[in-house]
Amino acid sequence: MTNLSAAVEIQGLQMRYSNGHQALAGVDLRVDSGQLVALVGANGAGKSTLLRCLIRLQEPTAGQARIGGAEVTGVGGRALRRIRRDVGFVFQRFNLVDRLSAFRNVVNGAVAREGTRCVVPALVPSEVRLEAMECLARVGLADLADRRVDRLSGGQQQRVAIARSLMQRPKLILADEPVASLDPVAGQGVMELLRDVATERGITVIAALHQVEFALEHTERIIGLKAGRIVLDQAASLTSAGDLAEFYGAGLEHERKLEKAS
Ligand SMILES: Nc1ncnc2c1ncn2[C@@H]1O[C@H](COP(=O)(O)OP(=O)(O)OP(=O)(O)O)[C@@H](O)[C@H]1O
Repeated sequence: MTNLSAAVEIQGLQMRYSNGHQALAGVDLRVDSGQLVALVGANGAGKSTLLRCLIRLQEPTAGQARIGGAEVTGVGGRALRRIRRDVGFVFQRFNLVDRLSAFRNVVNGAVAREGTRCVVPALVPSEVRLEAMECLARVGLADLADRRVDRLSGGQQQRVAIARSLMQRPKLILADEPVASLDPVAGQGVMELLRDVATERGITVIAALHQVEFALEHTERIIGLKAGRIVLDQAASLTSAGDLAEFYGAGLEHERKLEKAS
């Protein structure tokens, strides 16, 4: 874990939930700066757990992680907050504040950097307002800046979430099934946007995706997880949809087990 050019370095990461379930069984991974990576795997493979453990939204039970060369595991709250400032998180269900406008949600992305004055409209500095409008324009929503986000479509809400994470000026975006709630056309648009903004700004992206075709089309590296282990790691250009089908076969088995157990 010595090379500082890596955006993400993970060694021996394990996660055992309190019910005894081992969701990550020792993950080693290195992602270079600016890389676009898809995490694929059936339901329950450990994709969300890996993303969450990487920034300690969940506390891993063993192993080490670094982001941009900085130790994530084992550090105190202040160091962790500093690291998280550079990490945008895009979720399946957008995680926006429903009753606020698109603009105010995007401004919220600057809170870690600019402080809580960004939460009070009258106190938001003019350069922050300008940057928020630029971020909204970049995702194609400048004309809907004043609309409450719960009155936007799912695709538009995910664009707001991307604009909010751009407002953080992130070095890394972790996206947990960013298009799972969207129809195929909106999903395609959001994946294109995520890929394009990341490429323009040199942002590293790790996205958990169920849509194999999006993973192959919009990312450059495919990481396959099965039962908490990496079982495939190769260039998207060398991967076919057939290579990934086996992951989803296992998913069906997992669903059947859950059905039996319930
Ligand atoms: N809080 C929890 N307590 C106990 N077990 C959990 C918890 N969260 C997740 N798990 C289990 O850990 C395993 C990995 O879950 P995780 O959500 O990381 O998988 P995933 O690959 O993201 O799945 P999906 O595609 O369904 O989102 C699953 O078996 C899941 O049931």
